[in-house]
Amino acid sequence: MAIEFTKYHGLGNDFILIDNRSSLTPVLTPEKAVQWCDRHFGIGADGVIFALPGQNGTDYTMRIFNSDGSEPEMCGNGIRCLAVFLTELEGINRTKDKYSIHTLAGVIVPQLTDDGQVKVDMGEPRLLAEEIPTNLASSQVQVINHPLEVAGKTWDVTCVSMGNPHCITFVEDVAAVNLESIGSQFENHPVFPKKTNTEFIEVVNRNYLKMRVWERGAGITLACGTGACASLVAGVLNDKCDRTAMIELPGGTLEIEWSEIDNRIYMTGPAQRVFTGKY
Ligand SMILES: N[C@@H](CCC[C@H](N)C(=O)O)C(=O)O
Repeated sequence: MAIEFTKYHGLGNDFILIDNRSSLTPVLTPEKAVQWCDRHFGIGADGVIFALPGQNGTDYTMRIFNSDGSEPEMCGNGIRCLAVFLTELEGINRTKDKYSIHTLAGVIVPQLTDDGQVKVDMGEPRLLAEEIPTNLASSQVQVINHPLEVAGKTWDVTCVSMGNPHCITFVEDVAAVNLESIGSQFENHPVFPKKTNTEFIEVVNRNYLKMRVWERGAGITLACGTGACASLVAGVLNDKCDRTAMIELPGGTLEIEWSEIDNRIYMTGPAQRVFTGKY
């Protein structure tokens, strides 16, 4: 049976969106999602996102499968794409739309802005080792600028959860990092029982960071929204940046704020429909 889909991207982090509002069970298995995401034998994407009915009083539920079929708790670029997708499905006033979306990382609230971007309340960052999770420190301790051996080298890492795990390293020159060879060694390091996303950050100034990312379950991508949020938090914890900064990724730039008022992270960026089809 052919299934309708819409392809979106957020700064080149691309997703296949499926209208799954009639059931809480995704219409694709993880194995099928792997095949759909294949860039040579399928549609091609970093993941598949399902728009499901709400739960516990929320408007909708988001589930996502990475391109390797694993299921992450959250996806920042993906939830902006989902917000625009829902607006198009429901046919309602773009700039007034504010959705509560149930995810495995908690309730996330995206809102479309007047200039066509999406601003997302990403919730509070989680910093304790047991919340990442990582066994780099004891469970109730934060992992900030902590040595980690990877590929024969010691890296000073900071760990932040945005619902999903992130391991952040500050470097002099982000372009010089050999992501292809070290990315998967960070992802699969035994100190991360649920694996990890890995971000390398170059500080241009206190309000501008450059980032490259290796994503758990997807490898190198052009952008990662949760990764940008986690990196801003790591920058503040290491006194390398202010609480609001632009984060430049290979696919474009996100604005990230860690509010002093409510301790929540706000991410603003674009989401772009590419094409629709049946597969
Ligand atoms: N690209 C996403 C993150 C997707 C999930 C990630 N690969 C994981 O397994 O945690 C984003 O924009 O946040």
